[in-house]
Amino acid sequence: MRYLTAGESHGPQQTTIIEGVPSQLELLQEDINTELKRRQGGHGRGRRMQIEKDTVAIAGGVRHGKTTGAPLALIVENDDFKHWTKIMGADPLTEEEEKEMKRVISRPRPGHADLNGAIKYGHRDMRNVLERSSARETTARVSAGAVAKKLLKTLGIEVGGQVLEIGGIESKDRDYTDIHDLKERTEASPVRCLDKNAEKEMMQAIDDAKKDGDSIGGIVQTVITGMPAGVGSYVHYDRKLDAKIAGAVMSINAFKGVEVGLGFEAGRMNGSKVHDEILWEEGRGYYRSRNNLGGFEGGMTTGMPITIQGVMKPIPTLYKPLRSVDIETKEPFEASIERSDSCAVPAASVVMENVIAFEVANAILEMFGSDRIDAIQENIKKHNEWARDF
Ligand SMILES: Cc1cc2nc3c(=O)[nH]c(=O)nc-3n(C[C@H](O)[C@H](O)[C@H](O)COP(=O)(O)O)c2cc1C
Ligand SMILES: C=C(O[C@@H]1CC(C(=O)O)=C[C@@H](OP(=O)(O)O)[C@H]1O)C(=O)O
Repeated sequence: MRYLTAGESHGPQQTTIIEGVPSQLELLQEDINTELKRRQGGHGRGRRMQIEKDTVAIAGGVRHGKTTGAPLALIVENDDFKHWTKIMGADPLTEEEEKEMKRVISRPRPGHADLNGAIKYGHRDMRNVLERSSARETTARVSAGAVAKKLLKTLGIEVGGQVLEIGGIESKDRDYTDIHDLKERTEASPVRCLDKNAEKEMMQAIDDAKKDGDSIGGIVQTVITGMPAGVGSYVHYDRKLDAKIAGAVMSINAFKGVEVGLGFEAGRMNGSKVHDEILWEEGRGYYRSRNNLGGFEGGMTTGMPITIQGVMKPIPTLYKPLRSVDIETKEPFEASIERSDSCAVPAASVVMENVIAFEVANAILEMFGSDRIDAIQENIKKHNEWARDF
């Protein structure tokens, strides 16, 4: 599977095209809408999220609730476009309109893509950069991820996640009995966190940052259960699944780091404390004594749960301005902004689940076939039976 996204933040719509989705997969608009709604939530979001009610229109590749094998076309309208039709329209402006409407952005925000994007593409109006570099695009990525999640679910593979840290406040309760328990409890939390005490403190920290005109970031975790062993490969660098996942996570707006399992902590520990012992049991097959390595050895899945952490920096658009330079006058300026999220860590945790789901689903299709969902189910079943007694 591969996918492309197109669309600007305040343009008419976000478009996703996914090629290579197997046929006969049951897929409803509701499956995608559930993920889109999750992505819009979380304490700390700005006023834009009150304008948008993200819902998908499936415009290709699905008939009567089942995929056909043709490319999927997924469209999410930007409701805010109605306020931006002239500024963001594709038609050229009349001279009159140009005078009235043209609000050129010449003041780059530190931490956003504005200045580098303007230099790269030669835009003196940085709206041409910010419109596409905006995390509004994660709507399209989550649409693709939702299809991947549905595919994985059909194969008995579940994806969930939690917020581990916001603004330096750590969740102390990271334990859950199974992934359904994790999902249920994080869905009920405004910051997608299991620790009720930390949840309160996180919300307070977000409110404090907002009051102060500032922003905060955090650390989120994605968990995937039900993976067969041996997905991915060790034979070539660009076939390692953990590397593909790391790339996908790093491509989310504002993500600055990614860890698999213990991650950076592993560099501070002895090997005997890090590596997970291999055990075998009749009926269960091979398993590990613990899961420090987050479900990966040699770029391939071990069959243990996949655990990935990602770190999101604080949102760059600040009410409290940082120093920057107007590219027209070269004068320093103090930014004034209309609106922004003060913290989007809970939303970003949903984005991370979805971009990882896509990479994992793709690796599954590479290994187990990609035409019909029932054939893939059968192949996985056979592989699991074979691997159990290998
Ligand atoms: C869900 C989500 C919401 C975001 N909301 C904002 C926002 O309201 N304002 C902002 O300046 N940046 C926001 N960002 C972050 C920027 O999009 C990001 O910092 C920017 O694209 C520059 O890319 P980089 O931080 O990866 O270098 C958001 C990111 C995510 C994942
Ligand atoms: C629109 C979304 O996020 C946006 C991401 C974003 C940015 O600069 O990345 C800036 C803000 O947009 P605006 O300037 O229109 O308020 C966020 O609201 C979304 O998540 O759907």
